[in-house]
Amino acid sequence: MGKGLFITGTGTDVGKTYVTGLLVKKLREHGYDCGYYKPALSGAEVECEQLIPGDAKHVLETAGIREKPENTVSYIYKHAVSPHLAANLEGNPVDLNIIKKDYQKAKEKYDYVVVEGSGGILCPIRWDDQQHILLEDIVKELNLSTIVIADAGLGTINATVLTIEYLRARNIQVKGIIFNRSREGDVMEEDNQKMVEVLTGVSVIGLVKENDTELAMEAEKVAELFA
Ligand SMILES: Nc1ncnc2c1ncn2[C@@H]1O[C@H](COP(=O)(O)OP(=O)(O)OP(=O)(O)O)[C@@H](O)[C@H]1O
Ligand SMILES: C[C@H](N)[C@H](N)CCCCCC(=O)O
Ligand SMILES: [Mg+2]
Repeated sequence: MGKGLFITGTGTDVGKTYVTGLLVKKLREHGYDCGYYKPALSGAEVECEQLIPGDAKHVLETAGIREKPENTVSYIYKHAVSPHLAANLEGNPVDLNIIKKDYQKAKEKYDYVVVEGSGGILCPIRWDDQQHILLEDIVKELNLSTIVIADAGLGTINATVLTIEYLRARNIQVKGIIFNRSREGDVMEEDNQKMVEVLTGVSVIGLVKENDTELAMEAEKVAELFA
């Protein structure tokens, strides 16, 4: 039975998918049987009238996993809005039992499964007259620890510390932070890392630069993050 790790971020477009692709690639290149799963994706691309989950396509291609992207995402929505609104606009609202079943299948298929969230940690997944589901409900239902993806630049102290405070308030474990779009030798970014670590007690375990194609972390250290 596989182990899981949840990838959240300080917001949408922060680089969760980009960094996830490098994480999965690193593990697979070092002999770890790692797969990918995303509970709910909004903003899917339309190709030949079919909804293609771009996040999954990117990770599977980056990591060299021969699997159909649509088979690694439980709910795929077209509108590039919060998943709860996309479901209200398009139908097919999230059922947590489906997500649990699909994640279980992924864990039976792979030894390690990286699970990517939607947006930042506070993301409505379903919000209608029947049910209210937030992304944190999925993280807890799947009993996952998290990694926080954050931009390395200006503004990240506030965004990262608040994200981690929110996760802690919900008893969700944070295993580490990865700074994305990092620039070597940048005095402010070095101070950002120090301030974030001092204010949260969580380590910045990796730095990803613009257009990096490899993750500068040891595969063993990445594998240890999974529970
Ligand atoms: N280090 C990087 N180098 C080059 N491009 C990057 C990097 N990080 C992110 N990008 C690009 O920035 C855009 C947003 O990144 P990404 O899709 O990974 O964000 P996300 O957090 O997964 O967003 P979402 O909330 O939609 O899932 C993408 O086009 C991605 O390829
Ligand atoms: C469409 C986007 N790329 C993501 N898939 C979903 C982002 C949800 C953001 C919710 C919010 O914080 O406003
Ligand atoms: Mg993404």
